[in-house]
Amino acid sequence: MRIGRWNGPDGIGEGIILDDRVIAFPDGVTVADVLARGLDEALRLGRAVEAEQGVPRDAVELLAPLVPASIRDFVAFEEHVEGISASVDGASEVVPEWYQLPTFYFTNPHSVRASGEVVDVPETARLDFELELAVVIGAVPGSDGANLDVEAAASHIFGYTVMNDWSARDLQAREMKVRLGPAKGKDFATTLGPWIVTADEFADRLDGDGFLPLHAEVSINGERVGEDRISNMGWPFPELVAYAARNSVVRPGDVLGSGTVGNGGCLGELWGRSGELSPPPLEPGDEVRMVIEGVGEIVNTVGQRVPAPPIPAARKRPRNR
Ligand SMILES: NC(=O)N[C@@H](O)C(=O)O
Repeated sequence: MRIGRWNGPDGIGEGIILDDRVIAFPDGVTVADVLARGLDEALRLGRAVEAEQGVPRDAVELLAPLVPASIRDFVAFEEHVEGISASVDGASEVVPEWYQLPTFYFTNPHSVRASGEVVDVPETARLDFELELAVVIGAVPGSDGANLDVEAAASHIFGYTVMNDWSARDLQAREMKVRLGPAKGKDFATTLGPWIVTADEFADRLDGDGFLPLHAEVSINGERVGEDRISNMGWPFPELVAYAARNSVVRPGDVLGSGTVGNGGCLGELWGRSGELSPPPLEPGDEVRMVIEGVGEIVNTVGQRVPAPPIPAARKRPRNR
């Protein structure tokens, strides 16, 4: 089932998205509500309305499918790390620590963009996209989402959505030299969409090790620049969720990105491999299109570079105690 949000003739609607129409959940129930009730209840509510007339698809504009509670973004594709480390850090290497556990950073749930939006960006000379598959966490009756084992973590996966982790590589490289982040190189925009496909739809697509062999591709202005299989991750999603919950908690509405796929899942990987800015960084007006098999397609146009108010450099201060 495809679950999402839209802006239509009656304002914002939240419910199920069929090929020809959208149908709101009953009684004003929202996507956040069904995430908080769990997958079984969401499917029950969706099936209860799916014969209704709803609103024609072409009469609505899809919004991002949820307002995330949080966004964790992993770095689970080894091939991506090989390329991007050269581009961001100057040396191509996969450090031994990458293999030990899946690593992530937190990005900004307030900067989520929908497919179809024009995405304004910071002042950057190295704008990039990152093609990812993300999972959305739903409630599981009897679970508080804390310190989950892998099996329990799997049951918290409500569904999947396509993610573009927009990245300003020059800003990112500067801040990571300070041994923190990424933050401002990333937190201006993350596209999620076009909807959430519920996890039951992928149960028979999992391979013997729990990976999803879905084809993923990205093109710029109609030209394909990258393609990979989601099953090339180092860890399947339930292990990412278990790591996120380790000595902590995952909650309904949390989004966990896979990390950028390999084989051209971002420009930075290609720049790192070739030592050249080819294909060139994204520019205003460029169209970025991402498709993940069985999940959907997101398309955005790069907007303007937005100047930000200046902040002075650190002042050298006496270390008075
Ligand atoms: N999430 C993710 O894969 N991104 C980083 O590796 C990166 O900034 O390239």
